[in-house]
Amino acid sequence: MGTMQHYRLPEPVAALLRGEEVRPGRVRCACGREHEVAMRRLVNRPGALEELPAVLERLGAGAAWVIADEHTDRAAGERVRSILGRAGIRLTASVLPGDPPPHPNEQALGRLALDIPGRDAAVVAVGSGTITDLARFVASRLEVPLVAVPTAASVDGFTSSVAAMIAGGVRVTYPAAPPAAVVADPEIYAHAPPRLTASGWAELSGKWTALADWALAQALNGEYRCPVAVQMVEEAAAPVRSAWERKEPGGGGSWHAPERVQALMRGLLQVGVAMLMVGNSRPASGAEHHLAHFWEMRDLLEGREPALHGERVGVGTLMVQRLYRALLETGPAAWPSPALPSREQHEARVARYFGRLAGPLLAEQRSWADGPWRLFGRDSEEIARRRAHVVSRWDDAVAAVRPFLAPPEALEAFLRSAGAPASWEELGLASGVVTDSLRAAREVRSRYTVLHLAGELGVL
Ligand SMILES: NC(=O)C1=CN([C@@H]2O[C@H](COP(=O)(O)OP(=O)(O)OC[C@H]3O[C@@H](n4cnc5c(N)ncnc54)[C@H](OP(=O)(O)O)[C@@H]3O)[C@@H](O)[C@H]2O)C=CC1
Ligand SMILES: O=C(CO)COP(=O)(O)O
Repeated sequence: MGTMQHYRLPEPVAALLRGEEVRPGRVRCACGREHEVAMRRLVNRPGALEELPAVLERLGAGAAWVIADEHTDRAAGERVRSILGRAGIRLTASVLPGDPPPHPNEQALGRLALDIPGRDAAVVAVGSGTITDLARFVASRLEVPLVAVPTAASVDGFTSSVAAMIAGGVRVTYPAAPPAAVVADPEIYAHAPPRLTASGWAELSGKWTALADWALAQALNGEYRCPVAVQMVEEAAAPVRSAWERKEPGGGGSWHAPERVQALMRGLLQVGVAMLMVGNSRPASGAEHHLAHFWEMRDLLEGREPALHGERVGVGTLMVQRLYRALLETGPAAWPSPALPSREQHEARVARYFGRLAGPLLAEQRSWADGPWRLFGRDSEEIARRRAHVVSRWDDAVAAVRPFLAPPEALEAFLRSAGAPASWEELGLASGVVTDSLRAAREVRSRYTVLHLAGELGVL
């Protein structure tokens, strides 16, 4: 594992992960900070659905607004309604059309708005990433509790405090309340279409590059990093590590066996709790996600249906692992001198890569606090100072990221054995889009990653 010391989890976090009910609130952490853990209950076991009435009762909800789509309604929504109905809970049901699948956009929100019930109803999201984000958004705006019932182990966003929506065709992340409870039943999600489970394994593989980027940012920039959250993510993503270390990554369909899928869900939920603790997605999202976001934005811009979130993250992870290997093999002294653009050149560059998304993106960038991610508008003195700093910190940075790096070949074998795509061709991407993403994906977030390092050293 990456960290040598073993940290005790704050007790409420440990209790939450054991499936016990906790009181939402602030917890003291071994990192020296207090974290907000705004969840009451996380259940992940066979038969968990039967606990739904008790979960709603503890939330003081006498009614439930069940949100699903036609697919997830068949998978679990009908059963959820039957369990809640038998317990005497008043029900409102919104079942969105399943084909084409819903997107987290104005159309789906408008459809849900027609069904809004009274304020005593908790929202019960029965679906995977898209339905959960839609439900999170409406529950948050209505200020009613959300209970998430995942129907696939496909993403780590079930416990998230943001809703990744599409507004005007553009991905916009809105702050939103995390669910009061997650009720995950392997009897449901372990039978999801295999493509979704494979996507979940690929999502989990990305935690290692996310952790590498966090370690890099701490070593080079002194960024805050919670070692307890790091440990939680390492533990969650350990099955991926054992796969690449044994060099016999699962084989056959075993990554889809119900007990493995339950472990996958446990990992994804644990990563989600680590994000909640830290208050943002730094523990779970680095350059691999930025590449994945860039590809999705391009696809949406050009009217194509993007590959699944986890599928894109898996391919992004492989590329980032390769990039790390290449950078570590050479070392900073060997790289070309950077010629960073002026602010005007930067804006022209963003316009070239992001088309009609450039305006909103540049506006968002202007709202970011300044930081080492800013690879434009630095004068020559600043550039030279920064380069000297990177060179002086290089050995520490290498030592910090190494524990999170995987041999790309073994990781590729893992993705393939889990049934996930392992190349950009399989995602349907054109080579030009991949090249653009390596140069421009870093623009989508203010978070420093290896793509910024490559940019400031003049490699990308
Ligand atoms: N908020 C956050 O922090 C995060 C949000 N996300 C978001 O999640 C979304 C991606 O989620 P992902 O789960 O990959 O894909 P989707 O939620 O888009 O799911 C793909 C399809 O599979 C269907 N489905 C799910 N479970 C079953 C089942 N058991 N049986 C049959 N069909 C099923 C889905 O229905 P349905 O639409 O009902 O789910 C949907 O039609 C993206 O919008 C992404 O931005 C991703 C990571 C973090
Ligand atoms: O998808 C996420 C974690 O898996 C969150 O990513 P971002 O916060 O970078 O959008």
